[in-house]
Amino acid sequence: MILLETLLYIIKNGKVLLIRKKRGLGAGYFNGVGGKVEDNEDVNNAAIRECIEEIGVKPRGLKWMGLLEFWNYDNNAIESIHFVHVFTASDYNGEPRESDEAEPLWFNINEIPFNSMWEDDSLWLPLILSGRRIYGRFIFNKWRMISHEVHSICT
Ligand SMILES: CNc1ncnc2c1ncn2[C@@H]1O[C@H](COP(=O)(O)OP(=O)(O)OP(=O)(O)O)[C@@H](O)[C@H]1O
Repeated sequence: MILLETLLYIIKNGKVLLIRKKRGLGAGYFNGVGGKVEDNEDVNNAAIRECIEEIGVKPRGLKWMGLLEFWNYDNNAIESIHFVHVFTASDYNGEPRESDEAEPLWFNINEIPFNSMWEDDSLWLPLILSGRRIYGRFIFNKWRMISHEVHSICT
């Protein structure tokens, strides 16, 4: 299964808006807002749509910050490969609200709750929050990370 997905981080007044995911892949973890790109949808619009669906705000000032690949093995078989386009946004319209998918919470940029996030996040999210564009590839077995590579992209 190959999946195209988005992640979006709204950064404003020195804080970043995360969600506590309430269901599906990564339930219980903090993450950016995001999800699967739909057929015939571009990744930019998918990032905006997921943000509206999950926390009820329309992000503004979107910036493409990079691409992540998550390869998840089940021993020798590939279970899924996720291609994830990552964006930041500098502003938004509306007020963040909880939905059945997500609870929004603001964190100081230097107080991100990495202990309650996917294992890979601490390897690349600080780069993005400091304005760097990245490419990363992370290999998992049954969703435990077994190897990784992260590169800054010069633009
Ligand atoms: C393995 N390490 C990881 N580190 C950081 N983020 C990760 C991740 N693995 C998946 N993600 C993100 O988690 C969201 C899941 O979204 P997910 O609930 O599956 O999608 P969507 O909202 O479309 O779901 P429904 O099918 O509608 O329930 C999606 O943004 C995806 O990029």
